[in-house]
Order: sequence, then C-alpha cells, then structure tokens
Amino acid sequence: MDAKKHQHFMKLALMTAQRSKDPCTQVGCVIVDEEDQIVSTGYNGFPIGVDDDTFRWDKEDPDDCKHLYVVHAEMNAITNKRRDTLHNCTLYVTLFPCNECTKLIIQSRVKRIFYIDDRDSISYEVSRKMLRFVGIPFEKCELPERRFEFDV
Ligand SMILES: O=c1ccn([C@H]2C[C@H](O)[C@@H](COP(=O)(O)O)O2)c(=O)[nH]1
Ligand SMILES: [Zn+2]
Repeated sequence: MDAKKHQHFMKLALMTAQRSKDPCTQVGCVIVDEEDQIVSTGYNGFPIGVDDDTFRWDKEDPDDCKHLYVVHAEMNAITNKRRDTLHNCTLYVTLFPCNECTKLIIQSRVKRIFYIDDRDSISYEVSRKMLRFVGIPFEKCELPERRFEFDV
C-alpha cells in the first residue's frame, strides 16, 4: 500500500522535473507532510529574473557554466514551501540530493527521502555519509514503468 503512495508522489516529482529547462538533467522534487498533503514542489532552474537568453545552460566553460547559476530542485522546493517548517515531511526527488541540497534538507528537518537516480561522485558520497550520520533514511523508489508523458 505504501509503495503505491510513494510511487504516486514520485510520479508527481517526475512530472515536476519536466518543467526544468536544463537540456541535460531535469530534476523534480515534491515534499509531502505527515498527512500526505503536498507542501511544496520544485525543479532545477535559474533564479527568478536570471533569464535563459543571457545565462546559458551549457557547461563547456567551467567559469561560466550552468552549475554556477542553477538553483537545484530541492533548494527550490524548500524555499517555496507553504508552511513554516518541513519537520517530519517526506521529500521525493528524482535525483539523489547533492551535498549542498543535503545540508539544506537536514536543516529543514525533513524526516526521510525517496529518490530514483543516483550518482557516484564525492558530492553524493558526502550526502549519504551525512544522512546516515544524522539518521535520515533514504530509499530508492522503484517505479514499475519509467515512461510517463505529460503535457506541462
Ligand atoms: O541535488 C541536485 C543535484 C543536481 N541538480 C541539478 C543541477 C543541474 O541542473 C542538473 C545536473 O546537471 P548535469 O549536467 O547532469 O551535471 O541537476 C539538482 O536539481 N539537484
Ligand atoms: Zn543539489
């Protein structure tokens, strides 16, 4: 029963990811409270007013690439939250949180994390290390069907 619920919120995270303009990796995040109410959503995008014509999504030039400008999906979801605290909330994200997002997630008092994709770099290793240390469980969400098509 719970597996179905987690899949439902993860599908919403996948749908949210489709709003991202990142040509390489679209990430979506949905945060849900103890009563299964959605309290926030977010996707990776440039900050408000930082337009895509001036700031580019490519990553060829390390001194002027998207990574310097983009707000991560989790950061947007945490910033956009519709209540004072995320204490005891569950965070669904399509890509495992990087170390910067993980620090923010821990500070927000999120209770647990579900994700789909993962990466091997040091940033993600550090995330896992911090989450294990503070006791925030994280679990891969298995989706029986990864192909979803929505008009967003
Ligand atoms: O925790 C995370 C980590 C990454 N993202 C976003 C940031 C970027 O827009 C992409 C990653 O781009 P790559 O070209 O695949 O490195 O994912 C995020 O939202 N949350
Ligand atoms: Zn991040």
